[in-house]
Amino acid sequence: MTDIIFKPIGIIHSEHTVHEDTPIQGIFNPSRGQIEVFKEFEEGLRDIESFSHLILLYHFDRATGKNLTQKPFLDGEKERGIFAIRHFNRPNPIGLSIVKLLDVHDNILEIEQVDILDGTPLIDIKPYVHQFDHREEVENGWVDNTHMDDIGAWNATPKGLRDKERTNREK
Ligand SMILES: C[S@@+](CC[C@H](N)C(=O)[O-])C[C@H]1O[C@@H](n2cnc3c(N)ncnc32)[C@H](O)[C@@H]1O
Repeated sequence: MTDIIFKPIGIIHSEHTVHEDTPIQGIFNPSRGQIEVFKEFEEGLRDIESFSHLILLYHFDRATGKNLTQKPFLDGEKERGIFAIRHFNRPNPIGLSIVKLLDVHDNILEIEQVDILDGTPLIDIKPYVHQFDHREEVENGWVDNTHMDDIGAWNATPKGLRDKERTNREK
């Protein structure tokens, strides 16, 4: 197999500079950011403003390893297969986030629900389309056993989850 080489189409700007304080998923987290699409790709943004959500594919450029198993943030007990979790330390360090699109001006997209580190290279943008991307009946594997609401996972950061675990242990 030949190697695959991608050229970034832009950069994702966010308020997150360290893993510890970055949300583990963006959904329900109000964290805002900006996508700077390089000028040479600006024409490709035509019509994007009519979508409320975007799918971003990006390079986990600050991954710290390429593992085949890893402990997920939400279930620190057990190592799980990397293709059954969303951890950034993967053989191909590609991230996927669904973000809310707030505004578009020229080559800049204002976004919300960002779980991405500042300066992350953007590989692609696709519109989120309910008719294509929503499924009614799904099974969520190990995630269903994590009691996401109890641990506040919707808004969690790795540091927040760790602090919560420590507090629970001390009780
Ligand atoms: C659990 S991953 C989920 C990311 C994405 N929603 C997904 O499912 O692929 C979220 C974590 O990725 C990490 N992350 C974000 N941007 C990154 C980057 N450029 N390089 C490495 N890790 C990054 C942050 O630590 C963040 O808490």
